[in-house]
Amino acid sequence: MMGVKDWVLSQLVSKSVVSTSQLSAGDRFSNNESPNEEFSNRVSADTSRLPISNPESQSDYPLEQVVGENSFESHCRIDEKLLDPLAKIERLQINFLRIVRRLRQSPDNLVVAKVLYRMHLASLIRAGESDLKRTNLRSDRAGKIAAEQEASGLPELDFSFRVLVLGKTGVGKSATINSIFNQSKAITDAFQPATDRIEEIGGMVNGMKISFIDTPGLLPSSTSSFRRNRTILCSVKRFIKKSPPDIVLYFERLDLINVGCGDFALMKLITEVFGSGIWFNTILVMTHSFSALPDGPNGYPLSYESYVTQCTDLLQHYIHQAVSDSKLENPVLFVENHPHCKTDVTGEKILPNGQVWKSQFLLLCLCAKVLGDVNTILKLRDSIELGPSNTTRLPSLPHLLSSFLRHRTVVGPSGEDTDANVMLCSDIEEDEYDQLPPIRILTKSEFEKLSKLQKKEYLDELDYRETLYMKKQLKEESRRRRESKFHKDGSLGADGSSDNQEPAEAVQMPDMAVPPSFDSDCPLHRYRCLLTGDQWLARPVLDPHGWDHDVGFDGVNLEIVTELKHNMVASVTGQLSKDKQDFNIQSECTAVYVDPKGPTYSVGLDIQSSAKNLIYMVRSNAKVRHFKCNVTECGVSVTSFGGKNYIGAKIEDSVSVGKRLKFSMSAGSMGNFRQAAYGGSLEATLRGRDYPVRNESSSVTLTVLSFKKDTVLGGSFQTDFRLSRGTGMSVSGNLNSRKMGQVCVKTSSSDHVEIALFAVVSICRALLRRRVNHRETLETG
Ligand SMILES: Nc1nc2c(ncn2[C@@H]2O[C@H](COP(=O)(O)OP(=O)(O)OP(=O)(O)O)[C@@H](O)[C@H]2O)c(=O)[nH]1
Ligand SMILES: [Mg+2]
Repeated sequence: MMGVKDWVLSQLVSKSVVSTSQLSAGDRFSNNESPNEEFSNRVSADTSRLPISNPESQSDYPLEQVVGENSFESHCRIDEKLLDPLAKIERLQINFLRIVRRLRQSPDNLVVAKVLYRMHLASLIRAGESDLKRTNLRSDRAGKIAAEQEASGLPELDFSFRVLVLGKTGVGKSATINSIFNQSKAITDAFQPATDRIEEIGGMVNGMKISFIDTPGLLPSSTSSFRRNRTILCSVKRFIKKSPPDIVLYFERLDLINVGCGDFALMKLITEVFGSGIWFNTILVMTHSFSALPDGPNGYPLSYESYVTQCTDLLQHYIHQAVSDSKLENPVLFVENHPHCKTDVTGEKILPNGQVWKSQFLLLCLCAKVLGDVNTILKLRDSIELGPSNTTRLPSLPHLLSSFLRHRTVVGPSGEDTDANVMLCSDIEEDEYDQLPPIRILTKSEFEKLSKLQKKEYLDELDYRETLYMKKQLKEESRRRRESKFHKDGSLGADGSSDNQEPAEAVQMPDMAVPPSFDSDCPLHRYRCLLTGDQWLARPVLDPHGWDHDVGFDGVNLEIVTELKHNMVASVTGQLSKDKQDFNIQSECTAVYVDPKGPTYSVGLDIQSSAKNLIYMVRSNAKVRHFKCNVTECGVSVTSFGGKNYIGAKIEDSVSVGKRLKFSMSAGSMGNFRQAAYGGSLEATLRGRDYPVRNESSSVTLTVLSFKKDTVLGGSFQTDFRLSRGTGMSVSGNLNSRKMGQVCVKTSSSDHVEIALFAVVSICRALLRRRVNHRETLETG
């Protein structure tokens, strides 16, 4: 749930501009009786949901606004109908800025600036190449023209919108309408339902023609009230059929919000009658904002902000349940209608946080209406729908090929990474660690007494020794594995039975972070894991954003490595998660056979879920080591998804120069009888001196992918290194022939906290610069 600022901000963060979707899209949802017939001939506007970069994006569901027949176009005079869309947008922009001035909001106001920005983006999307320059000029000029027109009062402002109000009886719907018009236009009653029929109440506020459709209040949900509520809603539906509203307001009392959970049943009924789409256009309005705040768990009254957040979250939660979608975010407005409500120096009613609520109310309605009109004018549409996603986004063939071409590390029979193992074994130097002179570990107080330079030298020495010690450990581990294998071979050969080894000691895995709302009655140790020597590892997966927020564990992660037969090992790794909506699986099963004569063969099955589909890949690989420095691999695969099968083949070769430099190349193709994608890569990798103990390496890769006569060349680099003890850095970047690319710099430090300050300073500078730029843009306008 969001405040006005957050709402518009989130619209921008979600990379969307303004988008349109028919509210009749609601008939995709559980509504049999032609759910949105009222809305069927209107175009609705979502203030955010037009994805710029990814038209298929389904991740954002902000406010959607209904634009009715009385919307922009019907207000336009005949000559306006002749204007081209960009001219209409300019006119709308000018009107918007004129009203903003009347509401005494500066164009610098965040909400206003964002709406202008979104209008500009939307125009850019629709503008043809030749119109691009014009679009920029127009958005700059609008502010100036608005100021001139306001000064002269000409032409007369022509702006209107219609608002539908819904909510339980006595929540203050009619009182709010009266407050907005500053007159007693609707009947209110403190003791009994006051509005007994649907009534349209119109008036002028700040030069805008506003018309409210006041409706009889719904009764608190119960079996006896269900029928009456349904009748009211159906009659509202009939009323707005011919002339749908621009905005819907759902009212609730801030002071009574936590009493019972009847709201959910009401929201469900509203969804049933109007369709889920109605919530796209709904602003939540909380009346009685000056009521006494309830006590918090510590016995003191809650702060206004935290109480408001709690209430709005609850309401938003009910809406999510009603529409079966947790991504929708409705804007929220706070209202206080009491005649003795506190006022500011200008006599405007204010909220406990000092905000003038009426101007916020009008501003948000204005923004929603304007963005809706932009959608109508530019005919922006989107394909976003509420509820669980039904669309299947299947991976493309080039995408499948590039993941097939990626090198897979082969896990050998003793569970180790063969590449790293080879590197360790080739390290024939004597163990340097054993030759080191003994060192005395200092106590904390002794360490404190050292000078700065001595401290540094001492820590560097420890670090050096730690590296050597880890190297030695890894080598010993690898030697032990080889010996036990050799031993096993020998003993099997002699008496057919392997030696009885002491079972490895169980090691406790580090504790997992548990959600803050974790039930204190459930002991934490339930989720503790022991790592035993039996090569099984199963861990629950914590997903704090999962369906079950209280427990947060929706999945399980499994890793198994087991020796099936002599020289044959099988491994399964995977993660499974299941909640009420989704089932996800990512798994890799591989069986590896190491031929004593040299080659290694592997077969495997990968299963991966993609939306509601599963992608299967059966693969097989053969690997031969020629001499010590050259490894050749070839692989085939069959991938099956969406009822189609693709066959893939690849060849890989890698040559090591010395211990640290490695060149690899791969080439392959994937496709079926009708189409195929081809690709390949060349890679050079330089490993750090202490690999694999310290994961330092640099690599440069060139790739080429060709599909349907379209070839994309790409280059990338990745380097991971240690700047100093305790400070690591990773820099990566890529660029392709379509001029798309990215650079990523990551650093982590346990020593230099000041690095975080750099980040804070750079972010602040970037924000300030944007603000200055924006102000300049508006000033020139
Ligand atoms: N203190 C306070 N009282 C309010 C507020 N809003 C409404 N009221 C009072 O609540 C009572 C009911 O308000 P109405 O506007 O009639 O409520 P309604 O939602 O229109 O009710 P129906 O017409 O029955 O659907 C009136 O006495 C209002 O004065 C508010 O924000 N603060
Ligand atoms: Mg009323």
